[in-house]
Amino acid sequence: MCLLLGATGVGKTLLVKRLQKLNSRDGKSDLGDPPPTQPTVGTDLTDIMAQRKMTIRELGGCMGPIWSSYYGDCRSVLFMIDASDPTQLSLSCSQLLGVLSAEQLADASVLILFNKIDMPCYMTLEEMKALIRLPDIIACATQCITTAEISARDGTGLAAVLQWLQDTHKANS
Ligand SMILES: Nc1nc2c(ncn2[C@@H]2O[C@H](COP(=O)(O)OP(=O)(O)OP(=O)(O)O)[C@@H](O)[C@H]2O)c(=O)[nH]1
Ligand SMILES: [Mg+2]
Repeated sequence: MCLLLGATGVGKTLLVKRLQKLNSRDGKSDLGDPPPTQPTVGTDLTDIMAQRKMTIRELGGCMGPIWSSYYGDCRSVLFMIDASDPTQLSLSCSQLLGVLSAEQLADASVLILFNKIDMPCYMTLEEMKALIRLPDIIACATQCITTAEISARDGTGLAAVLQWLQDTHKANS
């Protein structure tokens, strides 16, 4: 089981829909227009069939206070941050630290996704590293952490996310 976490509106639901589309498009390169999404109140389970079945559990941002009750059967975490919204960054950073310090997730593989890089004036990975001291966070964490800049809207970086999911799933099974 892979958990998909991140504050409200960072783009988790759109990411899952795009990954499903990317995985099933039979060689077609165009992902098409982004589908509409609704805020996730509760949790959504999505199966992605790539070589073998992978299940992604999105926990809505509004569920933040009880995310930890879902950590039990989790081997990997996608943690999403909205790179276009500086006002949400401190919340995202404290949520990320909470996730990384959770005992049940100590051995999980973690992919931190900086989403919405199609937006003008998004914060680059370099800026993000300085703003939230990402190298220190990674150095102090027990988990194997990878980072990626993506746009769930236009599809940038999503093939690498799918590859990470497949590799992590293979390593954990
Ligand atoms: N420009 C842009 N908009 C995006 C991107 N990803 C998501 N959005 C938009 O952001 C809004 C929120 O997206 P959701 O996927 O519903 O966000 P969420 O993280 O699932 O939110 P909760 O379920 O409330 O926790 C929607 O209008 C999406 O179309 C992106 O990469 N670029
Ligand atoms: Mg959602």
